[in-house]
Amino acid sequence: MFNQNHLSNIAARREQISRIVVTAQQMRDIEGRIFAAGMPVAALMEKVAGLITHRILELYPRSQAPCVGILVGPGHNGGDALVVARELHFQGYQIAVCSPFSKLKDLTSQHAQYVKNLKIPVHESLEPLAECDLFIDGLFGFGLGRSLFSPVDQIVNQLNEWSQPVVSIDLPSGLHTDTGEVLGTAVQATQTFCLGLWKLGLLQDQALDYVGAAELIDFDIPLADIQAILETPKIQRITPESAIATLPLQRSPVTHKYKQGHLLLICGSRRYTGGAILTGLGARASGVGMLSIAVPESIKPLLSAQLPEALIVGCPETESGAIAQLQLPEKTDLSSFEAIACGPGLTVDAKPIVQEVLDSDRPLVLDADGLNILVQLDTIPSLQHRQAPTVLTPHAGEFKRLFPDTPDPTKDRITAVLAAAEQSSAVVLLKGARTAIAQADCVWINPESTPALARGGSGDVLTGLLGGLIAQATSKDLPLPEIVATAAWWHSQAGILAADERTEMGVDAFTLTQYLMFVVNRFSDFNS
Ligand SMILES: NC(=O)C1=CN([C@@H]2O[C@H](COP(=O)(O)OP(=O)(O)OC[C@H]3O[C@@H](n4cnc5c(N)ncnc54)[C@H](O)[C@@H]3O)[C@@H](O)[C@H]2O)[C@@H](O)CC1
Ligand SMILES: [K+]
Repeated sequence: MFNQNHLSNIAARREQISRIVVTAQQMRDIEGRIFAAGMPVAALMEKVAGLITHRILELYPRSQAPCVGILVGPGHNGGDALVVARELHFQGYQIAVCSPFSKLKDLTSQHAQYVKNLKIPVHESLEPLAECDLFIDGLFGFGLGRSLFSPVDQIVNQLNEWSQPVVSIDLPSGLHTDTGEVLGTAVQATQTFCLGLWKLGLLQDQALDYVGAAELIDFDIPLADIQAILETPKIQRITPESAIATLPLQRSPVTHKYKQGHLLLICGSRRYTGGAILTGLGARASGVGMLSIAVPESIKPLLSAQLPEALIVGCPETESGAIAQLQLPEKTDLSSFEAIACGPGLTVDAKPIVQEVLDSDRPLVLDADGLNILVQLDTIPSLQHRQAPTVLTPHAGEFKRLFPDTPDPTKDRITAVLAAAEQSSAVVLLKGARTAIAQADCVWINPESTPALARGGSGDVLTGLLGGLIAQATSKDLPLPEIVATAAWWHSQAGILAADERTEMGVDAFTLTQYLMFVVNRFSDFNS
C-alpha cells in the first residue's frame, strides 16, 4: 500500500543525513557497525559503485565522454573504482585502467582480476590513458594515511596537468580526510562524490581548490548507527532547512515594534562612514522591530539620509572622529536593547565604548575594530567577565590576534574555532570560504558561498544582519549559535544569488544588502 508517511520519513532522513559531518575515524566506526550488523562488504561496494555509475551516466553521457580512464588505489576506494569501470564498460564506454600498486586489498584484487578477464586494459602507468575524455579517481579515500610518494605523486601531477574532467570517489586522492590538507600532492577534481556522509576535510577552506563540485552519494546508512558513533565534537553542515527554521518569519498578528527586538548598533567614525551605513542596511534586512545606531555626531546626517527608519544616536567624538562616549537618549541605557552589535568602522580610538558594552548584560556581537580593541583589552579575561552571551566574528587574521594560543586556523579551521570557543565561552564565527561557527563542543559549517563576498564591506553587512536576528530571537528563546549559523547562511546565499545575476564582480556590499530579502522568499517553502 502507498504510504505517504514512509515517503516523508525518507525525505526527513535525507535532510538529516545532509547535515552530518564525520571524521575518517568516525566513518570507519560507522562502517564497522554496518558490517557487524551483517551487511556484506562486497554488497555495499556494489551498491555504492552502482550509485556512482548512475550519476556518471547522467553527468557524462557516452556521447560526450566515450573514453574513461580509471585510477585504482590499493584499498576499497580502488575497489569502488573498479566496479564503476566494469559497469561503464557494460554501458558501452571505452575503459582503460591505471593501477600502479602491486598489492591490493582482497576485494579490490578480485575486482581487478575480473576487470582483466573482461579484457579491459589495465596499466601500471598513466601514459596509456592520455587520450581519455574523463577520469575516475579511485586512488585513495578516507584510508589515506600518509603523503603520496613515487610513482603515485607523479601520476596525480600528470593527471592534473592534463586538465580533463576528473570525478573523485569519496574525496580527491591526496587530501587529508579531516583537515583537507594536501598530503604531498592531490587530485584536482571537477566533481567529488562523497560517499555516505560528508567528510570534514571537504568543508575545510584549504581543500576547496581540489574538491570541485561536491555531492553526497547517500547509501542509506541507518541513522541509529550514526548516532551510536557521533558524540563530540558535533560537527554539522548548515542546510536551507536548518537555516530557515531559525528565521523569525512568522509574527503574531497582534504585535508592536518593541516586541520584534530592539538592536543597538555602535559603529562608524569620521574616517569610516560607509561601514556604519552597511551595518545598518544589514540590520534593516533582518526584519528587526527597532534599530538604533550610535555614531559620532558629525556623521549623523549621513546615516539619517540612508536609514530613515532608524534612530540615529549622535555621540561626542574624539579628535580623530571616533565615538568618545556613548550618549544614549534620555531614559535609555544599554539594558533597553535586546542585543548590541559593535565594531565596524569604529577605529581603535573607541576603546572605552567597547569596554562599556563588554560590561553590559546584553547579548553582544563584536566585529572588526570591536575585535581589535578586544585584543587590547585582553580577550579571554574580558569575555569571561561577561554576564550575557558574546558572538565574535573574526576573519583568520583577526582570529590569530584574538586567539594566539589555538591551533593555526589556516591549517585546521575546525579544530581552531572549537578551541577558541572553548577558551572564550563565546560563540566564535570564523569567516572564510566555509565559515565555521563554534560554541562549546559544537560546530556549524556553512557549506556554500561565493568568492564574490571577498569584498570590503560584506562583513559589515553580516554584523548588522546577525545583530538584528539576535535581537528578534531573544524573545523567542532560539539557540544563539543556530541563529549565528542562519545569519552566515543567509548572507552567503544572498551573495550567491547576486553573483548569479550580476557575476562575481558585481556584488558590492550595498548590492548584497538588496539581495538579502530575496533569499528568504526563495527558500521560505523549506519551512512548511
Ligand atoms: N565507508 C563505507 O561504508 C564505504 C567505503 N567504501 C570505500 O572504501 C574507502 C575506504 O577504503 P579503505 O579503508 O580501504 O581506504 P582507501 O581505499 O582510502 O586506501 C587505503 C589503502 O591505501 C594504503 N595507503 C594509505 N596511504 C597510502 C599512501 N600514502 N601511499 C600508498 N598507500 C597508502 C593503505 O595501506 C590501504 O591499503 C572509502 O573511501 C570508499 O571509497 C565503499 O566501498 C563502500 C562503503
Ligand atoms: K579518491
